[in-house]
Amino acid sequence: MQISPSILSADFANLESELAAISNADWAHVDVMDAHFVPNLTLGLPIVESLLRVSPIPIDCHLMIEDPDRWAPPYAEAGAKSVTFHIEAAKDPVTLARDIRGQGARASMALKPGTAFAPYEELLTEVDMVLVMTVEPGFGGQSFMADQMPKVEQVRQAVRKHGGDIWVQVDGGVSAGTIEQCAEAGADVFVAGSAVYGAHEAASAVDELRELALRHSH
Ligand SMILES: O=C(CO)[C@@H](O)[C@H](O)COP(=O)(O)O
Ligand SMILES: [Co+2]
Repeated sequence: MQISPSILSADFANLESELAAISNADWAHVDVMDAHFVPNLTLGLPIVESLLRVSPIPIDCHLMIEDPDRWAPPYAEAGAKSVTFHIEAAKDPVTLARDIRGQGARASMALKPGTAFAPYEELLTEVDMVLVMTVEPGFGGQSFMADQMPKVEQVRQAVRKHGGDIWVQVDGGVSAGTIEQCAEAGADVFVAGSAVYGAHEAASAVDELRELALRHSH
């Protein structure tokens, strides 16, 4: 059970201290948006390189960008330990996942709420994590989509059948009120932005989320 706070809800003027505030988390989730794949723009490789220099924990890059085949491997090369691309945007996901792994990072594929998992199940041989989005990608602070839980169950079942160390991540609207159903459905990596950075104490929110997830894990 791993917690990955999204810095999208952090204070962008103070990212070093915002990362220090979640040093008890497993990962720092960095949302890269290009204003094309999603209708929002955040940050890119130069800022991720700076974050990598100061982050006390490994960085989990969630790339909501067009042409990840071209732009994703440099994030792994820079030192991000997990790099997630959207399957809807990837032209050649097998080569892309191999490029990411070749740089020493975990490769991960993300599915938007309207994207079914079944057509991509065969890619489990190539990836280390599947991210099931529980909001439409683009913004923090949106409402959790409980209707994605059957997809989480389906991915967990496929991962169990496949074997190996493949993680199932959920991202969007994850909070103390929604994390239990994610854990019960089979998720084991939980991204939370507003629930962590909107809390009185970010580190306590991380501990609370991990505790709730553990209590409802299989
Ligand atoms: O990828 C995204 C949004 O597209 C996320 O990582 C959000 O940043 C999560 O924020 P909350 O829904 O937890 O506030
Ligand atoms: Co994200």
